[in-house]
Amino acid sequence: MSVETRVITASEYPDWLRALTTGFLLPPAVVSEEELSDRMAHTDLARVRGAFDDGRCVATYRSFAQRLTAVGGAALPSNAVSNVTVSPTHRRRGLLSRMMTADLAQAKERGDVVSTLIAAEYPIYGRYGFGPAAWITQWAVDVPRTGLDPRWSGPADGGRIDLVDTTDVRKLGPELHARLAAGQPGAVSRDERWWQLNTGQVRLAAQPWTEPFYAVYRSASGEVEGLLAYQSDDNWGDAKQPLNTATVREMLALTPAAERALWHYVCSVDWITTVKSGYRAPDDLLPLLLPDPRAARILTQADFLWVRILDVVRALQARTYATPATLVLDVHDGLGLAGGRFRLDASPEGAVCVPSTESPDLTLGVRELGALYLGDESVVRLAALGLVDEGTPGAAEVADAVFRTPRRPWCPDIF
Ligand SMILES: CC(=O)SCCNC(=O)CCNC(=O)[C@H](O)C(C)(C)COP(=O)(O)OP(=O)(O)OC[C@H]1O[C@@H](n2cnc3c(N)ncnc32)[C@H](O)[C@@H]1OP(=O)(O)O
Repeated sequence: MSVETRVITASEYPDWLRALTTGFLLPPAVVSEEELSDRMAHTDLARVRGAFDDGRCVATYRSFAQRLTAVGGAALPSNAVSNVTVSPTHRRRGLLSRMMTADLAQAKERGDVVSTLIAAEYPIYGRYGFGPAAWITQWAVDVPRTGLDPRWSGPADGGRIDLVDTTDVRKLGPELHARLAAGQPGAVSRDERWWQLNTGQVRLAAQPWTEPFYAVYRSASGEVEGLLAYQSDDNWGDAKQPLNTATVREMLALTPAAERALWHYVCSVDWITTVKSGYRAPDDLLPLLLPDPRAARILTQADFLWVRILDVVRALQARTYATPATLVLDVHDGLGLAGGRFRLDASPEGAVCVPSTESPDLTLGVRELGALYLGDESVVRLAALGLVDEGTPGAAEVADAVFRTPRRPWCPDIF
């Protein structure tokens, strides 16, 4: 019997969940009827796909509506892709390709400008036109080596740090995040459900909840400008000395002052000798705010948010650019969704992008355009790798001056 890929029905959702845990190598979770109906009520089942072999679900795929912050602050309609698995019994028969191409075609038809995902492994998604657009770094800070003043007892800028509880976080978190996302290229939207799941209000059988500590930074005028969530282990070593590690689960800082204060705070908690930063932008302030930046050792450095452009004109017109320039781009798209030749008149205020028949300054794949979109990747570097072709000598350098951003993009969320 042939394997069928399609949108699932409501009655297939429990079997789909079972296949999902199998694909992610998680033990099967016992999901109550109450949890099932709650999850279904918060899932757009029309965007949940599966593959079925003789009635059994053997592959999973889900997309959902999201907004991605572009350079300049525009919130782009994005098709976020998640929960991608193919059971080991059915791998490498093209099931992912079938689900992905159907979903991307639907996203294009719906009018989404981009599609986004966090890739489990680097080699999976480039073939579908996704490019690595925002990277992350995680540091482990050896607190006693930082050179920070161990007598620190709070920010010296008139601001203050307060511990708050989950109820406060549910109240202040959404607005704080929305303000951060509006100014952070690479950030993605969070809905109410995100806050319910990530503050323990709604708990899933497969994701045990541990309450973190929460601290906020208030500016001198009393406004909350930063939120930190961290947890600690309990490690006293053989010599009865505290050797605890604080792991940052979330840090949202609207201002550099808030960010500096919250890092300083978590590096000053008694008993904490190591701070794991969580996934930050590779140019986070953390290492350089320490008197000895080498106290922050890189634990993780990897691609994180992948972007697939679905509509070149709307994507390029949605962002701002560092300097005015005109570039003709010939974009190749193996899936036939977004390719074509376009003339981009870019400026710091925005851009006009129209189909063009002029000879191209740059020829590139839609995957490379995705990697360049948030300002992180270098056109010169991609040209050196043979991934971008320069029709006009020097066009790669011009494009870098236009597309790149002073600070690197960052996606605070895993989805
Ligand atoms: C956004 C997210 O959810 S990320 C999570 C992704 N899921 C996982 O990593 C869970 C474990 N892995 C899996 O479930 C599966 O291996 C998947 C989903 C990654 C791939 O599913 P498959 O159905 O085997 O992929 P499919 O057969 O459609 O492969 C298409 C092509 O991609 C290649 N490919 C697929 N997966 C990988 C991989 N992990 N690494 C390298 N190449 C891959 C295939 O070889 C094939 O190449 P070809 O066209 O040159 O022959």
